[in-house]
Amino acid sequence: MINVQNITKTYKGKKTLQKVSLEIEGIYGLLGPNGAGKTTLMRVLAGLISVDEGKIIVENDDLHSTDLKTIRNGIGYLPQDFDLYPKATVYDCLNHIALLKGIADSQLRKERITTVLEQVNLVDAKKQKVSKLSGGMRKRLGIAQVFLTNPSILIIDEPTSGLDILERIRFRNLLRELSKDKTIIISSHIVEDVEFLCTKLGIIKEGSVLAEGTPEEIAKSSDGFVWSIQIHENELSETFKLYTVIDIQQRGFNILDVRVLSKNKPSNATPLNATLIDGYLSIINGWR
Ligand SMILES: Nc1ncnc2c1ncn2[C@@H]1O[C@H](COP(=O)(O)OP(=O)(O)OP(=O)(O)O)[C@@H](O)[C@H]1O
Repeated sequence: MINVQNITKTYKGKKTLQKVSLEIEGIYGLLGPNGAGKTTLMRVLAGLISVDEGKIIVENDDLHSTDLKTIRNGIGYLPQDFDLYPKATVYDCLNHIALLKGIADSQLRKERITTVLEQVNLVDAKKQKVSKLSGGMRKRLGIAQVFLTNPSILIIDEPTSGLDILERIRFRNLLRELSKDKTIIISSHIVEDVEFLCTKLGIIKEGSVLAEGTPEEIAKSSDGFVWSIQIHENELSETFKLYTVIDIQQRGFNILDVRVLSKNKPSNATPLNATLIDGYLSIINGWR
């Protein structure tokens, strides 16, 4: 469990994080629109930037601390854009990073590299040049280098950005497998990713936490706000003005079924069951 208490961070007079408090456990997803403060919060959690106020208490099996330096050593952080050595092979790249991370003993280094290559399913690619890897393989190599020191907490910023659909699914499955004995924190604005992966979510907007709960609890935030309406396609732009449009399906010639969010029941609307994306948008709209 990572207990984040009243964290405030200011950049150039602007409060990027405002009294952020979270109880992080399991596979935790930070969800929020662009510029919400997700990356800043992850950098704070990884011990990379200082805060103006507040504290972080880490209570894991092998890490009990409020000291940022101790926390930093027990945490693996994978930023959204990370640079690896493009001309090196996968193995040499990991070997070099292991040295930088202080694994001086060559036998131990070899063992750790073999283990992490197996964990992320890159054994067959160990002789490939980093520059020749696909986006998904690069992400897996990113995780592998973080795992060299076997951290109990893993922080990954936008884990699936830039990946095609198959790579996204593969990478999500990998994270799920790896999460068995670790706390994993991911940030995303792709609701589908966190829905699949996360046991708990924090919704953040303009530096403030708007809600925290399981995906089911977040989905429930839109109970009573989700509707299906049938419209003529000429009415579409008006519908966009009146409601938050979630989905559009062609029903017949010129006729559309539209899934919308609205606090009040639109005329001739049928209520629908709430999903995570409905709940997320209701919270972002400030309705809950
Ligand atoms: N080093 C910095 N100096 C000044 N302002 C910063 C700095 N880092 C972040 N910010 C500002 O803080 C706000 C939050 O940025 P942050 O990158 O944390 O958001 P985010 O939720 O991760 O967004 P995205 O989803 O687009 O990556 C933005 O307005 C950004 O411009």
